[in-house]
Amino acid sequence: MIEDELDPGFADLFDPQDRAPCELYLISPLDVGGDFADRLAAALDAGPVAAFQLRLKGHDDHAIARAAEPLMKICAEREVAFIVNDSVSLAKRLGADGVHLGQGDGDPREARAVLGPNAQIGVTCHDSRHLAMEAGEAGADYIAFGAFFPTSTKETSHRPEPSILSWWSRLFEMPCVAIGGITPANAKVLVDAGADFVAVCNAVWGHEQGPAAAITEFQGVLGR
Ligand SMILES: Cc1ncc(COP(=O)(O)OP(=O)(O)O)c(N)n1
Ligand SMILES: Cc1nc(C(=O)O)sc1CCOP(=O)(O)O
Ligand SMILES: [Mg+2]
Repeated sequence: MIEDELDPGFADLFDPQDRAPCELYLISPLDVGGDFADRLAAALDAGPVAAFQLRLKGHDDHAIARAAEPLMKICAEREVAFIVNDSVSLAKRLGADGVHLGQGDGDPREARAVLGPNAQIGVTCHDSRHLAMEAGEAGADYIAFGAFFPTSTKETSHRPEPSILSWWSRLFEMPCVAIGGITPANAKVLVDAGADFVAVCNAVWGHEQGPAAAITEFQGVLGR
């Protein structure tokens, strides 16, 4: 398999330690009702966050669009990229900054044709170097590997090693995102391996002292 043929030793073009500091990429909970808008604002005001992904499941586009409106405003006011999960057409309708595509969510080339050159298009690549290179060739702006740790947010069936981040970041400039069960206590190994972003849901929204406290804790471990 091509993944095995391209193992360490093939090339060592970039040092992961020379990359820009790792940044936070927040994933929404499945329920963004109630006081979620205030919680999002508190999280974004607690420290730098690069992106927020609206990840709602089982709702029609109209309902998601209604939920998105105040959250997009909060992100725009703070210059945080607003990424829509799964749906290119919804990202287009909302004027979002980008879309995140799983392996079954559509082709990045088609997403680019619809969303234009400035859209941020991310692609899930599980634990696969092959999928990551395919996504790069298809014009993705970032690729995501995961799930690095057990997570209760989603059923997962892939468990990459942190070394996949080192492999990617030595060979390619395109950013890589690490996702899955990431907390302030376990993130450092992914940062040191070369993750450009850590994508986090439960460790932020489920933090017992609230999302702002979680953001502050993450800031302490994101430096290289
Ligand atoms: C940043 C990021 N990485 C991976 C995923 C997972 O996407 P997908 O495989 O399409 O699964 P769902 O999130 O749609 O359940 C993601 N959303 N974001
Ligand atoms: C949405 C998602 N995708 C994953 C993948 O492996 O592709 S893991 C995951 C859940 C991320 O949430 P938490 O930070 O709570 O584990
Ligand atoms: Mg998806």
